[in-house]
Amino acid sequence: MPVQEIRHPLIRHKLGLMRRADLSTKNFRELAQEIGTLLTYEATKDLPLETCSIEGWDGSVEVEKIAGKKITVVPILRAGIGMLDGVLSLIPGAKVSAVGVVRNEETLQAHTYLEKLAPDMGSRLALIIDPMLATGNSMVATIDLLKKAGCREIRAMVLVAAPQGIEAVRNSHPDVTIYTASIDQGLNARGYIIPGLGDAGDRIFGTKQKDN
Ligand SMILES: O=P(O)(O)OC[C@H]1O[C@H](OP(=O)(O)OP(=O)(O)O)[C@H](O)[C@@H]1O
Ligand SMILES: O=c1cc[nH]c(=O)[nH]1
Ligand SMILES: [Mg+2]
Repeated sequence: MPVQEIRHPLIRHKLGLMRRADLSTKNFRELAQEIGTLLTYEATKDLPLETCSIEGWDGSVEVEKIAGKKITVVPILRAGIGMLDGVLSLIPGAKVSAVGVVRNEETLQAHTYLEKLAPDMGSRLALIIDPMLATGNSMVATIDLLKKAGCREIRAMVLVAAPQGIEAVRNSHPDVTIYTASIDQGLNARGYIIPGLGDAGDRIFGTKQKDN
C-alpha cells in the first residue's frame, strides 16, 4: 500500500485553512504541527503490540505496549521541522534523525547537506516528515541515505503530495508507504504543487521574500 490519503474531516478542515494565502506564519505553523500529529496517529495504527504483566491498583494486570519497536523521526530540513513537535507529542521518546536536503529551484535536483542520524538505524522504524512531496527528489534522496544507514522499515508523512512525487517514491522505493493529508493535482512549470501550499519552508519560518 504505497500511499494513503487520510480523509479524516479534521485533517481536511485544517488543510483547507492552510491553503489560504493570507494565513499568518503563526497559524500556518500551528496547523502544520496539528496535521503532523493526526498523520502520526494514522501512520502508527498498525504497530505491533505485546502484552505484559504489571502491578495495578488491584494487583497484577495484563496490559499492552508497543512491541519493542524503536522509532526515529526524520525531519527533512528545513520545512520538516514544522511538523516535528506534532509528531513528538504522540511519540515523545522517539530519537530525531535530522536530514538536510534542499532542492535546486532551477534543476529541481535535491542536494543533501546534513545527516545526523540516531544510532542503531537498522533496528528502528524511520518516520520521515516533510510538508511537501513535489517531484519526489528530496524524499527519494532521504530514503536512499536512510537505507544506506541500514534502515529497513521506513514510512513517510507529508501534508501535500503531487502524483509525480508519489510515482517517484513508488518507482525507487516501493516498500515505503506515504501518508498524506492530500494528493493534489500536480506540479506547475516551476515544480510547485498545485493547488498546494506554496513554499512551505518559507511559510513555516516566515522567510517568504516579497517578490516570490
Ligand atoms: O519533492 P521535491 O521536488 O524535492 O520538493 C519538495 C521539497 O522542497 C521543499 O524543501 P526546500 O528544498 O524548499 O527546502 P527548505 O525546507 O529548506 O525550504 C520541501 O520541504 C521538500 O523538502
Ligand atoms: O510546492 C512546493 C514544492 C516544493 N517545495 C515547497 O515548499 N512547495
Ligand atoms: Mg523551501
